[in-house]
Amino acid sequence: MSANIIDGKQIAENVRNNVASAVEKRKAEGLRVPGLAVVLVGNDPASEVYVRNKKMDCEKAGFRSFSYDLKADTTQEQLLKLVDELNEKPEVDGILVQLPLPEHLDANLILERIKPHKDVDGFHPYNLGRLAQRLPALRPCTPKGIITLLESTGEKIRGMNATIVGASNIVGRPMAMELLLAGCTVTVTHRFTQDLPGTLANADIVVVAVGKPGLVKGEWIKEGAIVIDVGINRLENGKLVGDVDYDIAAERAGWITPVPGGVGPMTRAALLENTLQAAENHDISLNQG
Ligand SMILES: Nc1nc(=O)c2c([nH]1)NC[C@@H]1CN(c3ccc(C(=O)N[C@@H](CCC(=O)O)C(=O)O)cc3)C=[N+]21
Repeated sequence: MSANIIDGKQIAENVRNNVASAVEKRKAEGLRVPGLAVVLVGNDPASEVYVRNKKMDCEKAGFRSFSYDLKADTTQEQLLKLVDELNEKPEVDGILVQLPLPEHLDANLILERIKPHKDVDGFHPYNLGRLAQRLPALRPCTPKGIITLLESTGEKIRGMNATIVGASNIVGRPMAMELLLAGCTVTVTHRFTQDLPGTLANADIVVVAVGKPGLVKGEWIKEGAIVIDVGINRLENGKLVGDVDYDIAAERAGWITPVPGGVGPMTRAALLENTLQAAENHDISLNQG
């Protein structure tokens, strides 16, 4: 068997087009265009590329984007003050503080300072708590995008066994809550898991988000499984690969995401969806005074 490829790039483009149409409709109705503020601290080259892409996505979707490029030695107080200002700015619907932050800054404290209704990353405890209670508000972008990718296969996700490899705050844990909400029987594995191959043998859906090339062997994938690879690793030869041994996994899986061109583009598209959603909710709260 040879897996069907889940074309994240194409699916993300469809999502972006839908968002762009919704923005056009807002304009026709005389409503504001959504605004996203992107805050970058320091000059990590990978972060600079991501942030540039996000701004480009915003412009293409018809959003306004506001960028704040701060020096690496920005203090906690200065960053918190900026977040407070952005929280109060009516033309800013979404606030994204690019991670990772320099080590002297406390990321949790800063993310919690963002007003939950502007938290388009979905990282605020309010938004994570809502997801845990099956009342999602703004949902973390990568897991949200992965649900869209799973739906695109046309497979019936409800009732499937899903195994998530990696228990991070930004992917693994919210992914578990999304898959539970979608009706899967969910297993989360991590560095202390004793029998990863044994767990994967039973997995109809595998989501891998660790950041180690070759961590998941192709032979461990159940025949016909849906394999979602969140890893993005640059090898010494410059090649970009995920966490899954792609070639062998693709012989066994029913569906698989490529790297690049899988989860990454969907994460960006989900950010646009969240910013539009924030703007729509923002209209309501502005009207209510
Ligand atoms: N506050 C915050 N929110 C984030 O969502 C966030 C963050 N910080 N920090 C960094 C990670 C990483 N991330 C990616 C998004 C898109 C691609 C992406 O589009 N990748 C392309 C190309 C990759 C490449 O060429 O480098 C692909 O996979 O096809 C990758 C990685 C968002 N992150």
